[in-house]
Amino acid sequence: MTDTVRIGTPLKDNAFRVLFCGSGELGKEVVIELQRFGVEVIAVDRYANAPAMQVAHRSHVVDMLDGAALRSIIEAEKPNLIVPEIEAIATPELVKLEQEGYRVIPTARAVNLTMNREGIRRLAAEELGLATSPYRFAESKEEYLAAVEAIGMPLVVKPVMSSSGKGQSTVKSADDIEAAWDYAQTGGRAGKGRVIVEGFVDFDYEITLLTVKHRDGISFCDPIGHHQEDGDYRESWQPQPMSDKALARSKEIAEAVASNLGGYGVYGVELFVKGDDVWFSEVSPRPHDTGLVTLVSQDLSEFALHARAILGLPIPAIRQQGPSASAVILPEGDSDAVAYSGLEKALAQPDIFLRLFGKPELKGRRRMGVALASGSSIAEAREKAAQAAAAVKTEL
Ligand SMILES: Nc1ncnc2c1ncn2[C@@H]1O[C@H](COP(=O)(O)OP(=O)(O)OP(=O)(O)O)[C@@H](O)[C@H]1O
Ligand SMILES: NCC(=O)N[C@@H]1O[C@H](COP(=O)([O-])[O-])[C@@H](O)[C@H]1O
Ligand SMILES: [Mg+2]
Repeated sequence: MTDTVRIGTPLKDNAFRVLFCGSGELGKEVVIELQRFGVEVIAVDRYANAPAMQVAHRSHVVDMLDGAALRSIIEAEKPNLIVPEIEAIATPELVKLEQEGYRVIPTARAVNLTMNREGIRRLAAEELGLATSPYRFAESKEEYLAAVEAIGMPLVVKPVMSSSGKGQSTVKSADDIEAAWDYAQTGGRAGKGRVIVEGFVDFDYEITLLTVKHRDGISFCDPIGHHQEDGDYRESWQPQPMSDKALARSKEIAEAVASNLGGYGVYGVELFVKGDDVWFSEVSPRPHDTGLVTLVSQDLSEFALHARAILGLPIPAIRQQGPSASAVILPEGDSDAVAYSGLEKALAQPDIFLRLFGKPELKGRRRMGVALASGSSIAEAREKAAQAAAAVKTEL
């Protein structure tokens, strides 16, 4: 093994600089891990005082879908690494910047393909030949109605650029068809336009398989089970019990996808499982929200793993520490200064942890924090995490 990693001193000429495109709760934890290595961190997002900005050396607010604007910040900052943290960024500009010599994590192609559901779905299903839900893309209402007809109900409609369930709905009967189109046109992260129509997969359970590409190869975390509502995660736990066959197939799929996308870093491979059968759903080329559970369940969390992998540092082992769970704190309302109480009650029992993200605004429903717990069984860990999350009260 050769030693090539050199980290300078933050805020000096020799600093190792990492720029985040997106500064939410997931980025915040990666920033903290990078700060521990003495990396200089610049956080960028569409709004001020985003979670990762609060722990970075400095920050910029910009419309990240505006390629020219994003470029001018990157050219001014000259980071050693650019770390995309959210889907909705001008990824074609990152492709150009990579060609000019910048390093994009994990690769500009991976980020560009996954920011749009069409890119990753066609790669997985049509190039890699992986099992997925049946799907069609639609640009207009007319195409949408034809896609609904072709796929058949029940089905799921999603804007091609969205995440955390934004703009997503399930169509169970003819009554839902109109509303699903309208919500996809207004609820995405990048305005109206193209949607994917997916046949509903009747899975037994779904997992995120965190897959780390690093200098010495590929490592897998234990599978994370999760529960979603309205396309957004509410609870996750690790390890999810699986048959040997389903786990082996899941790893094959994850390896095929991550190897094709390339680069170093954590991939969150989302899979649907029924018996021994596994379907590929989608992948985040970055830490995954359901992987927040790894803050308590592993010696190296997915955020620590991402930091090590992108810096080119070794990951000789990942130790799972037993049954663990996360439950989101997801208030609804309108406030620009949320206050949190009930923390004493939430933390009264042992083996419970909280993260409050410090988001500066609540409009509608927004994930503002997460409760984490470990226990003697998955059921106990889930119960403890759910109780702790429920104990946290938000004052708007
Ligand atoms: N075709 C499908 N069949 C059954 N369930 C589905 C299907 N597509 C999505 N879901 C359900 O909706 C959830 C969210 O879907 P998906 O991951 O595509 O949305 P997302 O907006 O990218 O969410 P995130 O950013 O949190 O990953 C899935 O985890 C699954 O529970
Ligand atoms: N499923 C993807 C995901 O969880 N992404 C995380 O949510 C943030 C956006 O939150 P916001 O919508 O509250 O600004 C993103 O920046 C990222 O940290
Ligand atoms: Mg998903």
